Amino acid sequence: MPLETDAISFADVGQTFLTDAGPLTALSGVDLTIRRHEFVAVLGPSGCGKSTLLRLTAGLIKPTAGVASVFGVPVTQPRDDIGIVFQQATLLPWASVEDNVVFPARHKRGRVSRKDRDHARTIIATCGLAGFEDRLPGELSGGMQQRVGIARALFLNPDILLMDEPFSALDALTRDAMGFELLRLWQASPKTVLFITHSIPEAVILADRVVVMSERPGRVIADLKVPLGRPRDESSLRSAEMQDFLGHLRGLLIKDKVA
Ligand SMILES: Nc1ncnc2c1ncn2[C@@H]1O[C@H](COP(=O)(O)OP(=O)(O)OP(=O)(O)O)[C@@H](O)[C@H]1O
Repeated sequence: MPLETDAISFADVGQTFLTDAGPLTALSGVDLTIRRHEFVAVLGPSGCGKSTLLRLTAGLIKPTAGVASVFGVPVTQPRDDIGIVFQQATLLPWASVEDNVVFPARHKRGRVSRKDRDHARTIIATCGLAGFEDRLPGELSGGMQQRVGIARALFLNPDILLMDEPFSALDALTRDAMGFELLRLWQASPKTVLFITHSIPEAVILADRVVVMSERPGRVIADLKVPLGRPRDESSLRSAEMQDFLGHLRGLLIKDKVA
C-alpha cells in the first residue's frame, strides 16, 4: 500500500435515517480526507453525527448521499483492515482476556491456531496486560478492559483504527495515561486513526489534525493541523500558543452551539 494513498475519504457524504418521527438527517455534505497513518480527531456537539461518520467508515452503514471510501474503494461492507474501539469495551464476559483478543480470528476463520494465541499474547503484552491473559473481564478495572478492547482491535493488524470516545468512561488520570499509551502504540506500529472525542485537550494532545463538526446535520466546519511536534507529554499544552489553539477550538464549538 503506497504511503501517499488516502486511507479514508468522504465526498459530499450525507446520512439520513428514517425514524418514526420522519427523516432525520445526521450528516450533510461531509467532505473529509485522511492520509494513511494520519491521526485525526473529530470534535463536535452531541448528536452531530460523529459516530455515524465512524460507522460509515467501518462499513456498518451505507451513506444515503455521496461516497465514503477506504483506500480509494467505496465502502460497502465491514473490512478486515479496520479495527474499532467503542466507549465500552464490549468484551465477552465469560471469556478470558486472551480469548477476547483472539476473537477476531475465531470470527474470521472459525478456529484459533497456536500462532493466533502467540500473536494475541504479544499484543496483550504490548497493551500492558502481560500476566492477565487468563483473567475474566469482570476481574479487570475499566482502563484494563479498555486495553483489552484495543488489543482485540489490533489483533488483525488493521491499517485503520476507528475509536469512538474510547476513554470517556475512564477517570481523568487513567484517561490521560491511556492517551499516551495509544500514542506509543501508534508510533511503534503506525496506523491511520480516526478518534472521536468530546475533549478538546484530548483531541489536541493526540492528533495531527482536529476536525470540528457543526450541530446536526453535521458537516465539517474546521479542519486544523495541530501546531505541536512529537513526542508529546503532559507539558505539551502549556505554551501560550497551545492555549490559544485550545481557545480557538472552544470558540468554534461554542459559536456553533449558540448560532
Ligand atoms: N440507526 C439510527 N436510526 C435513527 N437515528 C439515528 C441512528 N443512528 C444515529 N441516529 C441519529 O443521528 C444523529 C447523530 O447520531 P450520532 O450517534 O452519530 O451522533 P454523535 O455526534 O456521535 O453523538 P454523541 O456525541 O452524543 O455520541 C442523532 O440524532 C441520532 O439520534
